[in-house]
Amino acid sequence: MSFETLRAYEQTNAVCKPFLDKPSTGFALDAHIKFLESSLKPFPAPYTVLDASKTWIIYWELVSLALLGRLTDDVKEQAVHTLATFRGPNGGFTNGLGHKEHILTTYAAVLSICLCNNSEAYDLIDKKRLLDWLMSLRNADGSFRVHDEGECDSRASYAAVCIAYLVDGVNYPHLFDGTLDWLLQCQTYEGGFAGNPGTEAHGGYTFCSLAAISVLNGSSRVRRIPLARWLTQRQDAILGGLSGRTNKLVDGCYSWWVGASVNLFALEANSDSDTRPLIKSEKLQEYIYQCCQPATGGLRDKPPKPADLYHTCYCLLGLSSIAHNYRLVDNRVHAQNSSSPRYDDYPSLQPAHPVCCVPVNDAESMITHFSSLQC
Ligand SMILES: CC(C)=CCC/C(C)=C/CC/C(C)=C/COP(=O)(O)OP(=O)(O)O
Ligand SMILES: [Zn+2]
Repeated sequence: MSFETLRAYEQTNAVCKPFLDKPSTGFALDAHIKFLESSLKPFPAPYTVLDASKTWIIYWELVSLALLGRLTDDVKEQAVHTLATFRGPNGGFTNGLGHKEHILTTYAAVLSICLCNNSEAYDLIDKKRLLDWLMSLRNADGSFRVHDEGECDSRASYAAVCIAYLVDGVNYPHLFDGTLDWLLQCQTYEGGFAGNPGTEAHGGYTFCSLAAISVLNGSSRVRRIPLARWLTQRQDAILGGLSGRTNKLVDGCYSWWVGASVNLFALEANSDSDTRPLIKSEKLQEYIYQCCQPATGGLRDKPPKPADLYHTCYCLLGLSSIAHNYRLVDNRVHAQNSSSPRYDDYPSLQPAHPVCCVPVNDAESMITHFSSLQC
């Protein structure tokens, strides 16, 4: 560990420790609802620096409200109205006039449509054009580009797989030829997955790879022992929070990227010794409660940072991933409450689909809707 890394680690400990030593606050439901409702006016929240991320802002707002059971028809209507103006000429979505169709923008738009869970929203998608466009972003080795001439990484492959999964298009001819082999090559010597073969393992890319590998039925080909070790090492022994990579700092958003990876790992477990919990969920929950909930509502990376919509979304998804256990029945995900002792604090938090980052019910409704449509 370098001197700078050690200093950053010690500073983070020094800042977080007093928050963890305070009496536990529990889940600040009302403050989060207030934070989210104030971010709806105007809709979507106008962060000028995030002009190229408007569909992401819509997704973060919608999924946070949906997890809390507070997504109203009025907000869904505004989302559909806005997303209708973001449809691109080739079946993907843009961030508005002058922006290109982008696979991650499209992923955020498709998830937002899924969260609306009604036919008006589903009708924004032209399934055949969307799948044809995904096909146009496929590289010869089975990986994907984020847009024409754009960069290639496991986020793009995951987005393609997740979009196709939600519109019941995973079996579109040759769309995912080679994708599983390519993703498996992203597993590194450390055990986690990188954005591209030969680069550094990271929690975000590990989630992307495991989720896509699970949909493509390749989990038995993952090297599970180094993966389990790497996932376990993401939890800071003192703070309880999770980091994204070796020698880096804890951050609330990895409660989902790494937490959901742990759930995906458990989903594919095939023996009792394999199902031993890889992280201590009570300690993670305490990190989120004590360090990621500023008094203003919303959730954050770590103190003293302010809350933001990205961290609100992924901390809530992370809490949901702790609060539920998942199992596969006929290739569909089923969730049940886990025995997490403080689950009573947030009984209305919906179970999140470990691949699709939306409540399980919304994912299931969308798949059912699109499976009845011919391409
Ligand atoms: C579907 C989709 C878009 C998924 C995104 C997955 C994701 C979060 C990828 C992270 C990429 C990355 C290398 C971040 C490092 O940031 P950093 O150096 O600021 O953070 P760190 O110190 O915690 O590694
Ligand atoms: Zn973060």
